[in-house]
Amino acid sequence: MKTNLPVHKGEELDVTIIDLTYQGMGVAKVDNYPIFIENALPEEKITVKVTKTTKNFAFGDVVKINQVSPHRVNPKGRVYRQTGIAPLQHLEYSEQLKFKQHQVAELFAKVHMDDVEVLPTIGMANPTQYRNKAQVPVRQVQGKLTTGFYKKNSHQLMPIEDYYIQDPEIDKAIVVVRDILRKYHEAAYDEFHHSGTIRTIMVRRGYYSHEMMVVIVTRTKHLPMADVVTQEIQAALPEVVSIIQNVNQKKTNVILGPDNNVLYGKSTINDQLLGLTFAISAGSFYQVNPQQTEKLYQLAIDQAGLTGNETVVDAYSGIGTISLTMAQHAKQVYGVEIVPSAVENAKQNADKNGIKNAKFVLGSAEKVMAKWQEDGLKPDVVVVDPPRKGLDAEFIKSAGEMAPKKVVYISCNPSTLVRDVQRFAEYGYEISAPVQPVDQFPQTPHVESVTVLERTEK
Ligand SMILES: C[S@@+](CC[C@H](N)C(=O)[O-])C[C@H]1O[C@@H](n2cnc3c(N)ncnc32)[C@H](O)[C@@H]1O
Repeated sequence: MKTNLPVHKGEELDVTIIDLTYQGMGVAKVDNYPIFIENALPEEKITVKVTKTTKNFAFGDVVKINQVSPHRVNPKGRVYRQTGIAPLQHLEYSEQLKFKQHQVAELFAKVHMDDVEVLPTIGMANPTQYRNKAQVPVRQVQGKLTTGFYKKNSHQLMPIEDYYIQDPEIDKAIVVVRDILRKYHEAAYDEFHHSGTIRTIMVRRGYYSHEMMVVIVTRTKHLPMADVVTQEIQAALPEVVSIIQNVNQKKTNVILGPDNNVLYGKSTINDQLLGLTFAISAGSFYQVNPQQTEKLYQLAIDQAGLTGNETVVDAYSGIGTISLTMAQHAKQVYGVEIVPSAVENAKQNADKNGIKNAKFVLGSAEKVMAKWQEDGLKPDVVVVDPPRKGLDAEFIKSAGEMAPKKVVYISCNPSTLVRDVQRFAEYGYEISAPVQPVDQFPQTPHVESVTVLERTEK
């Protein structure tokens, strides 16, 4: 059945932007029908060209901004917005922080939880050059091995050397490695034909330690000239303590493959957080904004209200960062994590820091939690820090039935946070303090927050 839409593809019209989506796109409405427009900010009046229509919404491109938002800034320009490196860079930072606070509040309000208070987002003094990790695709562009970033919703590589939100030492390292790969005529990966060698360059740098890891992700097991490439990277980048070849032979968007081959130095780098030292391997998750992570973890520790007598479960524990910081204030901590190298790192990290009251288990949080419940484990506090998809319903069931006094929820996706808070309510848990967003990802629309739930029923 053909529906009569209020706008048509190719049409140009004048609209006012009334909102921003969670992806940072401007929203205009024509007869209540939304048009999503990149690079358009609330309160702006623009001429938009409709590029795509669907039954429920349309997309459009800005033709002309007729009235500019007072909050529009333009530090880096078009490429940065287009690539998705910094899609919010055209919005003044103080407004970005408000946008994130508003987004969390709005999601709670949508499910009639208007009484949930959301505090102003904790931001950064310098909201650029914060990322401690880069994963940069390598492709052939105009006959040359090139590093850069994909244009949003495409696999078109835009050459970039200054990534704006990454540690500048990492940006420099990527150019150095790129030039060495060019010098030895390494072949860039060709996605279309699934040919060539070098797929991605990943660099991690410890914020405090300045230890650097370079990971060269290859399609093939063989990396031609591996010896000289390694030697030249070592010579050019004195901070490098680890060079790894990661082999990913699959035709996939997943960046890392299963096999790591240490070409030089260690298989991990060290960094510090809240005074503890952590070993981090190539495949392990580690928060990308170390300055904000310390604030985030401190908040979680404070919210947990530990006195030294508690049993704590840290679910989705990664390399044990939260578990080990909490272990210093608790009787016993149990961590569960699904990535084997991360669990290995977590155990190493407990030893490294002389912490004896933290135990780490490899497995899925939902299965391990169910087993712990069956075994009669009774945590006082459960801390969760899941990926964007949030918590599995089975996990919430086990956690609810274990009846901890508190659940501290660190979330990187407010939509799944709201869903999970509603599920916890079925087990008698209510939000007991204002939700605190912490800006882990300035210049992007991603929202991180800490929420504490307390048990209200027996
Ligand atoms: C947002 S990270 C948090 C890691 C850690 N808490 C930190 O702050 O560094 C989420 C972690 O959950 C792990 N993970 C993903 N799915 C999981 C599952 N079903 N069970 C257990 N861990 C999982 C990921 O490997 C990752 O280490």
